[in-house]
Amino acid sequence: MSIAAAAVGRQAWRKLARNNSTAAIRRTISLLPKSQQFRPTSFVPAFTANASKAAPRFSQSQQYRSYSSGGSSGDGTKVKFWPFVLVLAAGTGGWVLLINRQKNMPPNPKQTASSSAKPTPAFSPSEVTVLFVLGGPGAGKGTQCANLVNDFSFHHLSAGDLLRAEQDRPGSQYGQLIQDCIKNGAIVPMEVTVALLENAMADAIAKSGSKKARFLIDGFPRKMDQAFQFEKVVCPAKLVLFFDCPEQVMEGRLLERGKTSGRADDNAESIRKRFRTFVETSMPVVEYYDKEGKVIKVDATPGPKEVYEDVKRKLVGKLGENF
Ligand SMILES: Nc1ncnc2c1ncn2[C@@H]1O[C@H](COP(=O)(O)OP(=O)(O)O)[C@@H](O)[C@H]1O
Ligand SMILES: O=c1ccn([C@@H]2O[C@H](COP(=O)(O)OP(=O)(O)O)[C@@H](O)[C@H]2O)c(=O)[nH]1
Repeated sequence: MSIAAAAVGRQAWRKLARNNSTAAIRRTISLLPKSQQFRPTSFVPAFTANASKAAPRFSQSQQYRSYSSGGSSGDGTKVKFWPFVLVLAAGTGGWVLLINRQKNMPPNPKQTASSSAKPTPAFSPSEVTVLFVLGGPGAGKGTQCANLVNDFSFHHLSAGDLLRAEQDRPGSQYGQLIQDCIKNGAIVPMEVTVALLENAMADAIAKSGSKKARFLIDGFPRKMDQAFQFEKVVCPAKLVLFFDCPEQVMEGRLLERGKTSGRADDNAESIRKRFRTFVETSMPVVEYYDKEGKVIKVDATPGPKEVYEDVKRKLVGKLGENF
């Protein structure tokens, strides 16, 4: 049942509950999609403790054919519950489907990489090296990833870029959801982002022609559920590169970037919300990996060159020249 049908079903039920009359029922039934319509030809009010004894308010409506297949008694006082039941079932069923649909976001926008038969995780850490790149908004993650791509032949996948591309993809069922989340600095449900990342990794590996690959996963995971899900179904991460930067510095960079980026979230209000999400939701991810001994922390306050020197030194120090 479509969302529209569910909404119409609910609307019909509310109308029925509000207005217990034949005319109201016929009007509301006509709101239902054709497949759910039925045409009661007589109606006796049902919401009474002793329906059979109740005086039929609409007994003059006997010119309508009885819809019941259970054999009309011919007694105009007999109560017919089932039209209510049908409308209630249609509305409630639709509502339940809608809620379930929202809870269990169909995970895979591309319908390829996440088929149920695939191994878990999809990529082996012995072949695929994953580095998560974290830091507050504007800390310089994208800037430093570009440097690392040049020197270490990483594939760079920005979760934010993938989400923006999905948002703009014609026909995407997630477009509006992504747009709302990004504007409000909220985190898009993990199923969407994890599926986009997995697809992008599969594409990059297929194009390179080698099963061995290294990835910088930029701006992800921003929430613990994403981290667990990604490591479980896509690939365990080797390290986290964390760019540490004060909010004031990041704000200045973002406002500057906002002059040309065209991004819907590079404005003062969205920036505030993004900072809060980062502190409340994303920092716990950094702390979690820190306890695992997997975090390389870099001071992102100095200029880009200086920051990169630090990144390179620490990365090579941890993984060796030929990781
Ligand atoms: N170390 C730095 N010093 C000053 N400006 C920087 C530095 N690193 C990045 N920037 C600038 O700050 C803005 C945000 O950087 P970006 O790499 O896009 O951050 P993030 O990916 O973390 O949001 C960009 O306009 C970038 O040119
Ligand atoms: O895993 C992710 C990564 C990004 N986002 C959304 O994308 C926005 C922009 O993220 P990006 O990494 O592009 O930019 P940053 O905030 O780091 O500058 C975030 O605020 C979130 O709304 C998300 O929901 N999940």
